[in-house]
Amino acid sequence: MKQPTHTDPAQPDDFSTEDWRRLLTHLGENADRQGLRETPQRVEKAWKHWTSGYDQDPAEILKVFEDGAEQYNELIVVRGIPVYSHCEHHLAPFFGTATIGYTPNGKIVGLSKLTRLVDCFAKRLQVQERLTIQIADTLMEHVQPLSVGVVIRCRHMCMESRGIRTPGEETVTSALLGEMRTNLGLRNEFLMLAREKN
Ligand SMILES: Nc1nc2c(ncn2[C@@H]2O[C@H](COP(=O)(O)OP(=O)(O)OP(=O)(O)O)[C@@H](O)[C@H]2O)c(=O)[nH]1
Ligand SMILES: [Zn+2]
Repeated sequence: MKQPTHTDPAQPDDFSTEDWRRLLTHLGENADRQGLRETPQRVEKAWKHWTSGYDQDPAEILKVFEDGAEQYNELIVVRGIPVYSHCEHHLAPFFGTATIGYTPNGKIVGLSKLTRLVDCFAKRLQVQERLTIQIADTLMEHVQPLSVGVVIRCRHMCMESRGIRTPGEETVTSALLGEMRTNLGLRNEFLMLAREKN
């Protein structure tokens, strides 16, 4: 199912590039100087990209294959998946990597779809905890594997460049579903593989 979007239909979106121009002026800049003249259009385009996940349907991304999965019920792990998101509190970037693992139950997904799934939820205004659980829940819902594990490690610019100012600090979140909750061996195998690379 498509996640709730950022647009409330009761309130038409009348935001325009003029509003980015006003922001530049508000920040004390001369919005007409050469270097800034095209900035409102650029920023508009950039934010469309950074929030493009609202228009993506995870169900469409997670096309499953039943061929090739019959014999395989071990862990499938993809590590080092890039995460580029923005925190919903400050609109500041947070970025890092994700590891996703699952044990199939007769269905597998194309490996690239795991990266697309991360991007679909990362390209929204987020908190890292929600991002982590959305990825795990969606994989569980659409692929119905025996277990799912997601570990995300990110640096948050709202903490590094302002506020508490803790450069290099890393936030780690995890979501473990299905057999990973009860099977200690499986959980440890996944967490060990997740630790090795990212
Ligand atoms: N749990 C969680 N918190 C986050 C995330 N990204 C940013 N934050 C935190 O969101 C909080 C917002 O706190 P507020 O007190 O409302 O805002 P603030 O005055 O700007 O807070 P400071 O960052 O402490 O200056 C801060 O503690 C941030 O560190 C995230 O992904 N998950
Ligand atoms: Zn923040």
